[in-house]
Amino acid sequence: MSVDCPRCTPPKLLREMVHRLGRSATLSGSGEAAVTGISQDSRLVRAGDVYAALPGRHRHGIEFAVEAASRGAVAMLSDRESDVLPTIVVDDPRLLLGPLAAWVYGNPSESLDVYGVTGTNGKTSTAYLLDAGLRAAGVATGMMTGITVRGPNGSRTATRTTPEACELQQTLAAFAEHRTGAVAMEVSSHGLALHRIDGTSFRVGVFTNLARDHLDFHPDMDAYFAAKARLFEPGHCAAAAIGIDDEFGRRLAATVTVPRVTFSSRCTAADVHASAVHADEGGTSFTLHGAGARTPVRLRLLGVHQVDNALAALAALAARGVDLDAAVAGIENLDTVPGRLEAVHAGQPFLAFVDYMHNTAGQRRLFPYLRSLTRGRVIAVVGATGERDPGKRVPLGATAARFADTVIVTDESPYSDDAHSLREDVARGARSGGDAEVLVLPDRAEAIVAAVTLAAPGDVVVVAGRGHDRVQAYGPRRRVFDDRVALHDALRRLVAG
Ligand SMILES: CC(=O)N[C@H]1[C@@H](OP(=O)(O)OP(=O)(O)OC[C@H]2O[C@@H](n3ccc(=O)[nH]c3=O)[C@H](O)[C@@H]2O)O[C@H](CO)[C@@H](O)[C@@H]1O[C@H](C)C(=O)N[C@@H](C)C(=O)N[C@H](CCC(=O)O)C(=O)O
Ligand SMILES: Nc1ncnc2c1ncn2[C@@H]1O[C@H](COP(=O)(O)OP(=O)(O)OP(=O)(O)O)[C@@H](O)[C@H]1O
Repeated sequence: MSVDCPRCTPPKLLREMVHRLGRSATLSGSGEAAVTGISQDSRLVRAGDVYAALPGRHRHGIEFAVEAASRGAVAMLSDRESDVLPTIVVDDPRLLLGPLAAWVYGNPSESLDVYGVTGTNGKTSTAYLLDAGLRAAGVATGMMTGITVRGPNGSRTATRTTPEACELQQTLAAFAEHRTGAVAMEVSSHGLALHRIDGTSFRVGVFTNLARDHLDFHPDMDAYFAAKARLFEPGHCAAAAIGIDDEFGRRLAATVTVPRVTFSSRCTAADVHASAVHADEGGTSFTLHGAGARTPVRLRLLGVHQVDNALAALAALAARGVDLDAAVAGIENLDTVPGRLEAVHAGQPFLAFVDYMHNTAGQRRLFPYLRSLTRGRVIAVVGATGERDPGKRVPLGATAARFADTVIVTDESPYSDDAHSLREDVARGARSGGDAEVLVLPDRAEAIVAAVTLAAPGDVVVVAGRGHDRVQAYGPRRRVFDDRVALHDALRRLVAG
């Protein structure tokens, strides 16, 4: 089922759109076209759409004007003239697209409580926790994460962590049409830097944490932080829930001008904080302090880092005045975030997990927890994904080797990068990082089999880096590969003998 089905009814006239854009816009051709939608991908254009032909890193959308027209586009928005369709010409169409798409679809976020979660780690988990808390509080929810887009009228696999502006507004409009009360969504730094969320009103912006990542896209950490901080500008969100366990969160909390609630799993000065944190192989307990309450909480989610994410969700819900007692019950019942410390059982005499950790900040939070579960060894399958910040690779190997007894380096998704050099960078880090035994096995399935074969009763195995991802990408080639399935198969064969 599709979750994105709205059309703008009644249609808007193209000349109204031009008027809305003001003097910055000129129109070539008739302004009488009736507009019922807007899209920035010619392959997704539907009859009655305006096609936004945007300049890109690789191509210019104007190259696809004929295709857009063939699919029923009635006009274009671009920074270039065209005689294919009536065209609204503006200097920076990507900058204007978000608010324009919101207007086309009736500004849907204004009739929804949209919670936007940004940060380096924890966005997906916090979005799932927000959704669980809101549903338990009786709110009909929609959710947009890098895993799934789910609403009252269906769900689909996500193609982006944060959708592009037109798709985002279409989805929000579909949620609003189906009497959704609140939406929990991830807001990536790409989504902020590329203006995908412009035109969306967030009731609460949530900041989880910030550590080195995505420096393939942002020139440096300050630019990365500045992109994240955009979410908390008054024009984007009405309130903020900010984690203060790192310097960037503390800086943000000191500078935001919207009402804010701080949270921390370590600092009791935070508005919402935790004490008595205890993580074991069955779940995670803590005492919640905040909003005048001290509440014992027992998460089914594994790992102390999920206390941070639960606090993020609860601080955001407190900022919005949601019933925390009901929300806590919902958060306690959430048993899995796909690919995030998912335990895999096949009767083996040791613990085995799949996790999405893919930066050193995540490794430093998770490995100590994994170590706490065993008196035996920690065996980690690690790698590095291609077309990402090359500066991550060596540290990923070094940090894994600091905490694990055995590190098995293998392929994740190299994309257009050379798989051998990806592995060698990670292995070089692992060999320098500690006393760990280091193996290099290019084939991921073989690496997983090796990990479970090496494991002794009581050990811990973690297959890291890909989480929920079901597709492995080598250049243009794609193959289905789900770590959870591969790990279960390897365990089943091991147990069968
Ligand atoms: C860096 C980045 O995000 N780039 C995005 C950007 O690409 P671009 O500006 O270079 O566009 P382009 O590919 O040159 O195409 C130019 C224009 O032609 C259009 N086009 C293109 C082909 C066609 O057949 N028809 C058509 O209309 C495109 O929609 C685009 O508007 O606009 C494209 C169109 O929307 C996106 O597909 C593309 O995402 C790329 C593929 C991508 O990989 N993005 C990732 C990095 C991303 O966004 N990741 C974050 C999460 C990061 C994380 O947390 O890990 C996310 O929010 O998903
Ligand atoms: N609060 C946290 N602090 C540190 N690491 C975390 C935290 N939450 C999750 N992680 C680690 O980060 C990984 C990704 O978690 P999650 O998907 O919730 O975050 P995310 O911000 O959506 O990540 P991405 O943007 O890469 O999808 C987890 O598998 C775990 O290893």
